[in-house]
Amino acid sequence: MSSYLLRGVSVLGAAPTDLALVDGHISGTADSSAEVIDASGLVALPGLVDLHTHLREPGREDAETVETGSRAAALGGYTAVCAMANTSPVADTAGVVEQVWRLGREAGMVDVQPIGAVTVGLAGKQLAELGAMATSAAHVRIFSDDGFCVADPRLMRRALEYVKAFDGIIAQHAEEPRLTEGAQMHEGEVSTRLGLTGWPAVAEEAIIARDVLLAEHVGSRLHVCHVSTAGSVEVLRQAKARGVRVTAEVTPHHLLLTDELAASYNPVYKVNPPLRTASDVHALREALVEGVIDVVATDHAPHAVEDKECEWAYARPGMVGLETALPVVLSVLGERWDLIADRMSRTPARIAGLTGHGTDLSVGSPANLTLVDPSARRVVDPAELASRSRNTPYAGTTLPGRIVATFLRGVPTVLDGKAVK
Ligand SMILES: NC(=O)N[C@@H](CC(=O)O)C(=O)O
Ligand SMILES: [Zn+2]
Ligand SMILES: [Zn+2]
Repeated sequence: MSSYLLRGVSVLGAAPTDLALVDGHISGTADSSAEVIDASGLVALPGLVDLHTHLREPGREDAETVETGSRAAALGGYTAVCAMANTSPVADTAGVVEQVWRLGREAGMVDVQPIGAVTVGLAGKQLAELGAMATSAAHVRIFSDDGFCVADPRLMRRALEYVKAFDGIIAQHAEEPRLTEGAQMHEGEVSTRLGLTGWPAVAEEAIIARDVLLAEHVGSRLHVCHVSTAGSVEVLRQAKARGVRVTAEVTPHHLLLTDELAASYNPVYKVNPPLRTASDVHALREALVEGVIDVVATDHAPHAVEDKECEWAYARPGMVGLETALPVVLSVLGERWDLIADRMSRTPARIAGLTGHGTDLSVGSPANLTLVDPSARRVVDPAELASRSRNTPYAGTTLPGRIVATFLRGVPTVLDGKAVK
């Protein structure tokens, strides 16, 4: 097995030290055959973990595959991603989640942990075979109908009850569908000005309020996907204060961008939930720092050109995010490395139960880590993305930080800023 010596690396911003990676683990000493990497000026973080990635395989391999999405993830500093179930066919059986899991292993660039659907075909009518997915080789622990809300409260209750037996989680896309019919963007001043149908904040907040009460009643675990409003933060704050077993994520784009961008009518800014107001952005940033929102998750949502480069009303919602997540978070939080490691690696790994990830970079730990050059600046060029899709809202934007190398169990997946395979 290959071994590496990272010379002069700063672990989470601490004084420079040497880090040896031997046989897939962090070691006290390097052997003489170790390949030496000059890591001076670079910061080591535990490999990032994404709780919310759309890899599009099976079904929309023109937009992304497990392989291209894995490469994008590694280039973004990730060592594990959770793959959402809204594929075609939907990941609602043991067969499909095992297929995705196997494709992830074959690609071998990040650990791909499949998420299973809550309901058959994401149709919201009957529970999918949650138990069979949990006991399959893919070992599913998180279930989500993401893309759609589990709107029926009885079904949501039964799903929470079902997964409680094996400490599973229901990850909810919180959107009351009756309040968002025909919605095109955030409901507010800008939507009124543009004459576009609005997606009101209360459509998200009402579902989160209902679901934290259901989770409390059942004593089960709820995770809230892509929280986007200040009101949602308040509901979560109160639920956590009462001890409800709820966790929540925010996307990089909801931490940075606002609904004013819709005025361009450029569908690259169309996303679900929609970009909100500057005061929502402010509340989300505070909640992330406080821990009311537990993690940053990308909601990497690649779309083919024909689904994105069209009229706003016809464009699919979603943005790619794996390759820009850390730079965006750095621009929002600054170089608060321990906080970043917590919100992007430790806590998401704990929520997903990925025991080999999100561990401290100490002797004996699995060598899952990424090296960042915080002094580098990068102008985002969609043509350079490893993702098969180009729908980034950051084209031409200068972002701080460059991911120089990523290691998965001691093996480099990225070196010199380039994918190894
Ligand atoms: N976020 C999005 O706008 N789109 C996601 C679905 C989702 O996360 O709800 C997608 O699958 O494209
Ligand atoms: Zn969603
Ligand atoms: Zn999603």
